[in-house]
Amino acid sequence: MVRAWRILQEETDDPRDALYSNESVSLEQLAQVGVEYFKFDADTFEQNDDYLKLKNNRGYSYSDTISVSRATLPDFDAKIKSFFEEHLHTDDEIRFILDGSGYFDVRDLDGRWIRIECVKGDLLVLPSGIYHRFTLDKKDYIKALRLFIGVPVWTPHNRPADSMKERLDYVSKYLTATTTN
Ligand SMILES: CSCCC(=O)C(=O)O
Ligand SMILES: [Fe+2]
Repeated sequence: MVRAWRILQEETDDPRDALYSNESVSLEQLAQVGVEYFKFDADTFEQNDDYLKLKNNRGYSYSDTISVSRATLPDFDAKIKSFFEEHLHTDDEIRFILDGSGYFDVRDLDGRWIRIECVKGDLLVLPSGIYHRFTLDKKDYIKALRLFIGVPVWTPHNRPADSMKERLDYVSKYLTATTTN
């Protein structure tokens, strides 16, 4: 089970601090902000029918791997800094963790941070338009498969990007969903 919690206090000098809180966040709460979570065996996923079905049904036609560590990622310091700047994308951000671990932080609909701890075997889908950021943890290493529909666009749009179409679409989709139930 993926672990997620609300960040109650952000004061820290090191983004890799866990910032644990006892306000845990469930998969249902993640779904309410449009974040999807799946689990697959990271050593056998390429032969896993459920994984292949997900990939085919969603048209995840592109994949590559990214290995985030000082030794393996060119321009490490700049990349780490930009991953941790709050931003959104015009497409879903889909990551399947092959090794290592790290934190994806997403803003909930009230603007509060939710921290999602990702470890080997976790597949996370962040919807287009959601404000988010990423940091390594103190193990300083994560390796992930990056999936994409079609030709990948990795461009981050740093906050504020409130008038972008994808942001407006995201807000209307998920705010409506929570206020009409
Ligand atoms: C776990 S993948 C590393 C981070 C990343 O690719 C991103 O934030 O776009
Ligand atoms: Fe991103």
